[in-house]
Amino acid sequence: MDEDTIFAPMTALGRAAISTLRLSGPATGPAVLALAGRCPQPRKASLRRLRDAAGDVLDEAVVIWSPAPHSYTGEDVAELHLHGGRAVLDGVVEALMALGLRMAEPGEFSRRAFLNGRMDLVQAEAIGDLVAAETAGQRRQALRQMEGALGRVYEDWSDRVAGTLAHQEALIDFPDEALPPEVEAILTGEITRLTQEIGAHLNDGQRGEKMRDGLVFVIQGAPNAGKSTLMNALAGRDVAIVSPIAGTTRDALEVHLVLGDAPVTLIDTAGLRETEDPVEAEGVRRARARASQADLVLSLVSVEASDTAPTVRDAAGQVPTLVIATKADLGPIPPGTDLAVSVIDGTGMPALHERLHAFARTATAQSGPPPLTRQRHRAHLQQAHRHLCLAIAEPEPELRAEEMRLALSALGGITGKIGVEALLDRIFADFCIGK
Ligand SMILES: Nc1nc2c(c(=O)[nH]1)N(C=O)[C@@H](CNc1ccc(C(=O)N[C@@H](CCC(=O)O)C(=O)O)cc1)CN2
Ligand SMILES: Nc1nc2c(ncn2[C@@H]2O[C@H](COP(=O)(O)OP(=O)(O)OP(=O)(O)O)[C@@H](O)[C@H]2O)c(=O)[nH]1
Ligand SMILES: [Mg+2]
Repeated sequence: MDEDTIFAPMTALGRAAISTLRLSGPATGPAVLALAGRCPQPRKASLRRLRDAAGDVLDEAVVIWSPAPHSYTGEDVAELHLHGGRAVLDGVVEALMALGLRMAEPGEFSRRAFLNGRMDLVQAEAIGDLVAAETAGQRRQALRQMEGALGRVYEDWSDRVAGTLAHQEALIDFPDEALPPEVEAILTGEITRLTQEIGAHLNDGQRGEKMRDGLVFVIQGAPNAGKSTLMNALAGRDVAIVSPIAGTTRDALEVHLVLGDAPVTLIDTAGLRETEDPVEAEGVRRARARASQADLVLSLVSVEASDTAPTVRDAAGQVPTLVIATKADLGPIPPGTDLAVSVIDGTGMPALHERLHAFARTATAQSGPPPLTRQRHRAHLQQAHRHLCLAIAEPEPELRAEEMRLALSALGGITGKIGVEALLDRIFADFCIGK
C-alpha cells in the first residue's frame, strides 16, 4: 500500500484563487513528466503547461518537484499549483488515475511522513491541531508541540525508564556480581522520581486539553432570569429568542467565543423549574446535564426573584459557579451574589467580561513545561504511571522488570517508537484529505 503513489488536493475544494494538488510516492516523477512534458529542477518552482493524454492543455501550473528524502513525506513529492476550477481538477484527476496513481486517504501524506521517520506521532498530531487551531493560544500550543517540545518530554521519560530497566535486568542476570548494595535504592529512587514527574504532568488541571478542546461555560437559572439576554450580549449578536414569557428557551443554544487566547463554547439553557410540559421538562433535563459537564456555570438570579443566591450555588454542585444577579437596573442586589449586571444599562458588564477572561486564562495557562494536550497521551501516561507504581511496590526482581517493560511500552506508544501499528488508523483518520 505504501508502494502506491497517491495524490490529493491540498487546499479545500471550491472557488479559490489557486487550487493545489500534491503527489507522493515512487511514480511521482513519471506522472509529472507525463503531465508537464519534463520534470522541473528539484525544489524550484517552475511554470508549466499541464496536458492530458490526448495532448489537450488542462491548465498552466506552478510545479514543485521534491525528490526523496527532502520532502514533507520523505518520498518523491510533487506539488501542482493550478488556476483550478472544477473542470481543471477533474481533468488532472482523470489523467493521474490513468497513470496508475490513486486518491490519498485522509492523513495519508502525514502518515507516510511518520512512517518515513520525518516526524513522531506527537508532532503529527500537532500538525492536525495546527490545521484546526482557531485561536492564538491553540496555535501556540500546537506549534510548540509540532516543534517537538512535548515529544521530548515523553522521549526523556522513556529513555530514563529504559535506563533503569537495563540496570534492573543487570541485577537479575548477575545476582552474585559485586554490584554495590545501594544500586537497588538508586533504582527505586529514580522510578519514584519518574512517577512523581509523570503524576505532576497528569495532574495539570487539564490546561492543555482545555486549550485544545475549548472551555464550556453554561448559563443556568430560573425562567425569565435573563439568560438568553445575557447570552446575546456576550455573543455580541442576536442568537437566542428573548421574551417576557417564562419558558421561552427549550433547546440548549451554543455560541463560540474567544476569550483572550482560549476558545469557549457558551451555552444558553432552558430555565429551571418543575413543569408539566414534557418538551420544557426535556429542556430542563438537558440544561442540568450541560451544567454538570461545564467548566464554569453562570448561575443567574434576577433581582426581582425570590430565590436566593446560596440555593442557586448549591444546585450547581461540584462545578465552579459564578452567581450573577441580573436586571440590576430593577432593584437592590440580593446578598451572596458574585456580581450584578444589567444588560439594559450596562452595569457590571465590563466586570463580568473580566471575570470570564480571568477564568479562561487560568484554566488554560501555558506557562512552564508543555502541558498534556490530548486524551490519547493521558491514557498512555496513566498506564505508565500505574506500572511504575507497581514496580516500586514489587519485591521480586523479575516481576519488577516486567512492570517496567510495560511502563516503557506505554510511554513508547505516545511518540510511536514502540507498538504503534494499531494506533495509526485512529490518529490519521481524523486528518483532512491532502494532509
Ligand atoms: N507548498 C507547501 N506548503 C506547505 C507544506 C507543503 O508540503 N507544501 N507543508 C506540509 O503540508 C507545510 C510545511 N512542511 C514541510 C516540511 C518539510 C518539507 C521539505 O521538503 N523538507 C525538506 C527540504 C527542506 C528545505 O527546502 O530546506 C527536508 O527537510 O529535507 C516541506 C514542507 C506547510 N506548508
Ligand atoms: N430590565 C431588564 N430586563 C431584562 C434584563 N435582562 C433581561 N430582561 C428581560 O427579562 C425577560 C426575560 O429575558 P430572557 O433573556 O428571555 O430570559 P431567560 O432567562 O432566557 O428566560 P427563559 O428562556 O424563559 O428561561 C425579557 O423580557 C428581557 O427583556 C435586564 O438586564 N434588565
Ligand atoms: Mg431563554
